[in-house]
Amino acid sequence: MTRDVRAIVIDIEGTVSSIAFVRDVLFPYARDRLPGFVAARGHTPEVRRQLDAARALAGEPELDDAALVARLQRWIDEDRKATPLKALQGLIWADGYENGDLVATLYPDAVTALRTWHADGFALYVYSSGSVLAQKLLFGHTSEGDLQPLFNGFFDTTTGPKLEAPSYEAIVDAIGVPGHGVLFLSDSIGELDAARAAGLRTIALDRGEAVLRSGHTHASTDSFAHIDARTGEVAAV
Ligand SMILES: CSCCC(=O)C(=O)COP(=O)(O)O
Ligand SMILES: [Mg+2]
Repeated sequence: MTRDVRAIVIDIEGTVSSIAFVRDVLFPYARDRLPGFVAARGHTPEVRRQLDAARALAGEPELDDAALVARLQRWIDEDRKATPLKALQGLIWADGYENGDLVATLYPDAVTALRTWHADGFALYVYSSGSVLAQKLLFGHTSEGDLQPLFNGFFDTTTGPKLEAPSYEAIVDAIGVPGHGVLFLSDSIGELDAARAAGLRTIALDRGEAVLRSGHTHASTDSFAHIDARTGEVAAV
């Protein structure tokens, strides 16, 4: 039985894109436009469904739209990974990518490695707290062009929270590759712990933007260039 890696699952924020791009560009873009977006599109079934889901999550089904918008903006400030908020952010970012306000910037080493790994036959997947729509938009509108064709699939928190092992078990099931054949890359030690508990291989990306939780036992690197995709290990540099 081969023990080689066959599929690679990547996180976005802090892994292929900077934390600053998400925190300082994407989040404020959605936060600023949320009131106008809800006023203009809050009556549509898709947006109404997400607003109602946010009310349910808040435990306040009677919140009016203005109070709900304020609550959602607070959740953005708190970096809450709430699924309805993430769905609404994705819908707002769609306008921004389409009208040219937004262009995703990715770490160059990540773009190079993803292209190489795809050409080498690895199956590539994304697992992010951002909605699947937001993920497709981001990879579809990068400064390096449309990178969506590199990926075999996208997973978000509708599969499960990123800090819980069953989410990774569900992803492995969906991919159809045993856990030891799947490599997960993330800047979050909590996510890597959950993935490892589900049997995946793990590498921590330490981009220097944030301090990774100390005392972890995951292999770690500051660049995709140092990752041996076949073995799932960090190459000696
Ligand atoms: C799809 S880009 C926006 C990512 C996002 O909304 C977020 O909260 C970052 O989460 P990640 O799981 O990619 O660290
Ligand atoms: Mg991350």
